[in-house]
Amino acid sequence: MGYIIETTSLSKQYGHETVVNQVNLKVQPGTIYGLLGENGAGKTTLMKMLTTLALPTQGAIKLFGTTLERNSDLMSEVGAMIETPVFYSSLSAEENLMIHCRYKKVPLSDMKEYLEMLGIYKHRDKKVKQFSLGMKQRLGLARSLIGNPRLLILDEPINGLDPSGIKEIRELLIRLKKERGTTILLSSHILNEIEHCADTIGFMHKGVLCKEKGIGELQDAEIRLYEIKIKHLDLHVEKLKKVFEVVNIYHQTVVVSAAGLTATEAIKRLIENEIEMIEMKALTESLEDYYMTMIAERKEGEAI
Ligand SMILES: Nc1ncnc2c1ncn2[C@@H]1O[C@H](COP(=O)(O)OP(=O)(O)OP(=O)(O)O)[C@@H](O)[C@H]1O
Repeated sequence: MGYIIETTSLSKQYGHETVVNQVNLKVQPGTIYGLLGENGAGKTTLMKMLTTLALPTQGAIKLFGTTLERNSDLMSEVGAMIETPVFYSSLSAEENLMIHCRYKKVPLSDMKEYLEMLGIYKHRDKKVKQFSLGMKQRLGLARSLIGNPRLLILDEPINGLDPSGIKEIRELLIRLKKERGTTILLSSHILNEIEHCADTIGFMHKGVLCKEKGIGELQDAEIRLYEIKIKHLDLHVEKLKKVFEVVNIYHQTVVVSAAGLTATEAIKRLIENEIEMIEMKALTESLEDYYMTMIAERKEGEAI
């Protein structure tokens, strides 16, 4: 099957400012794609274009392999929560969802499942104006799930939730992907919020999708150095420098670059050179460091 979302050179300009710049986004079916970027990176604008809430200045969007046009029927297959969800505040949670069920042409009986799924069934009769930010966020998510959409587009879905709520929503998204095959595009400006559920992370900076990485690839890329404690280090310094890219030497320890070097290969080189090791540690760079470095390196933004 082709991509669920595919954009080609997608751009949006407000006045003279290009806030989404030549974005080529590709989201595979049944995956969770996390769009990560600082405030103002263009995430919301990109999502608005994907849900026909904003018109592109340039470029094309395909959803489920079909070109997206205004008033497209494709939107019936999409559930979305863009920016802070808005409700009729004098109506109850359930009444708000009823309106959405009618709009989506799905039976009212569907509401219960989603209110339960988001843990707010017991609050269904409460007026939305009495809801906390986190409860509104849950209600917004419940509304986006009505009609069991094939594609969910969620702008900062974790915003306003407490730590246990964050975990719960992450698990819910993973469950929707696994059990229903739902494809999910979500955004955040906090890496930690999405790295535990996304399969792919797209780094957005100043309107540009700078880099796209599979989560496995990011985790593999985490090991930067090996710290190896060596017996009689003084005797082996020259040899170590020949067989490794040595970054630092202190006490009994040598720090070597892990670029292109697996732990097995490092150990093999030590054995072949008769260098006795006491212990070896892989030093990692967190995804957060990776993200910050990437942003610093791409001040003006550069497309992938
Ligand atoms: N309707 C609009 N008119 C003019 N400028 C806009 C409009 N909407 C957004 N912008 C500008 O576009 C840029 C990108 O905004 P956007 O909301 O897409 O970013 P974001 O990545 O979602 O940020 P955040 O994490 O703060 O929500 C910002 O500079 C913003 O001021």
